[in-house]
Amino acid sequence: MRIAVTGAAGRLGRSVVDVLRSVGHDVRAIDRDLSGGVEGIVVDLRDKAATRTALTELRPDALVHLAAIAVPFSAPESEIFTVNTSMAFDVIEAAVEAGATRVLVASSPTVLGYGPPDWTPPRLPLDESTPVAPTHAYALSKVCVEETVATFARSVPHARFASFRPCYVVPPEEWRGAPTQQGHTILERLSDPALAAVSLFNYVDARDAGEFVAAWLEAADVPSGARYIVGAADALATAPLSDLLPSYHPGTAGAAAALIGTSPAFDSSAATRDTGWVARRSWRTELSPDDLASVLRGVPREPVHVGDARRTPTHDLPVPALDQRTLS
Ligand SMILES: NC(=O)C1=CN([C@@H]2O[C@H](COP(=O)(O)OP(=O)(O)OC[C@H]3O[C@@H](n4cnc5c(N)ncnc54)[C@H](O)[C@@H]3O)[C@@H](O)[C@H]2O)C=CC1
Ligand SMILES: O=C(O)[C@H]1OC(=O)[C@H](O)[C@@H](O)[C@@H]1O
Repeated sequence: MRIAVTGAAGRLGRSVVDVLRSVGHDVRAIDRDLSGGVEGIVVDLRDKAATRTALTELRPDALVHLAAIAVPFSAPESEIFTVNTSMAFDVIEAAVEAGATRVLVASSPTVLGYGPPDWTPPRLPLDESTPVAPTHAYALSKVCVEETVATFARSVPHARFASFRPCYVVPPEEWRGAPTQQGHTILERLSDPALAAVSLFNYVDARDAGEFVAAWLEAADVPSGARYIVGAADALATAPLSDLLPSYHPGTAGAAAALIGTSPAFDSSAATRDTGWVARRSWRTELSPDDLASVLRGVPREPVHVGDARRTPTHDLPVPALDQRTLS
């Protein structure tokens, strides 16, 4: 299959490209910045004409659209909303016009609105039936992207469309100590629960997310227009979420009782049901033996209330200024 992957040079895109190429697909990487070494073509996808030209020339069988402003509050709210929504529409439209019959687009778990301190989920784990409730422009843009995908699914019945909500993406180098999207390391995220609490301790290895992409593209019969949560099979935490979550999100006190042992707050079973995919990697399998031992030896620090985290730094690195729920 000839597959156009946008955002191919990003922390998720690099693994998606690697996985798709490793199973024999003809992958055409697209990004506005390929200086990191990914082989592909440079296009600024905010430029509608350039986008159309590139996809017309590529004539892909499938599109995987990952390019976006990927971090909440990393640009002005109106810019995040406008760029993410219009870029998704234009890229999908151009790919369909160029002949693509499989289209998979990155959304985000943040559509579920777990930002504010009083957030109270209807139940845990969260799944695709949990109502969306965006609380900022990034999450709202992803709700619109999911609706855009569903609209194309209805209006282009000969093609298959889906959106997926990858949990906090961890590419291979971040298991070895490279800074994560928020600037701190995975070891810091594991040893200071306040850091991962803002995303309900969710995560997914980038290669596992890449394998979901491959599984969805190759699945013989998937429903069109669906949304999928794609997360690890456990939580990014050393203690059960039934104990941890209520300390940071008091509104979860009742629902979190269901999350015993290593259970994550996000249920990825719809992705498994429809594609056969399962997340194969965990922080327990990917950290080096020394790092794993140090995390498991560590005594978790005192919880810091999410709303206070920006004013009460709990580690020596710069506080992750873009971690949206510390700003809400
Ligand atoms: N990293 C995470 O934890 C999560 C990411 N996502 C979504 O997954 C997707 C990928 O995220 P990441 O790889 O983490 O982001 P990233 O920021 O590492 O990569 C995004 C890539 O898109 C490219 N890009 C951005 N604007 C572009 C434009 N106008 N034209 C062409 N290329 C452009 C960037 O150059 C970059 O290589 C995004 O849609 C993001 O919203 C969703 C949930 C979690
Ligand atoms: O909260 C989440 O699930 C994550 O979702 C995302 O889309 C963001 O890129 C990341 O900053 C969040 O941590």
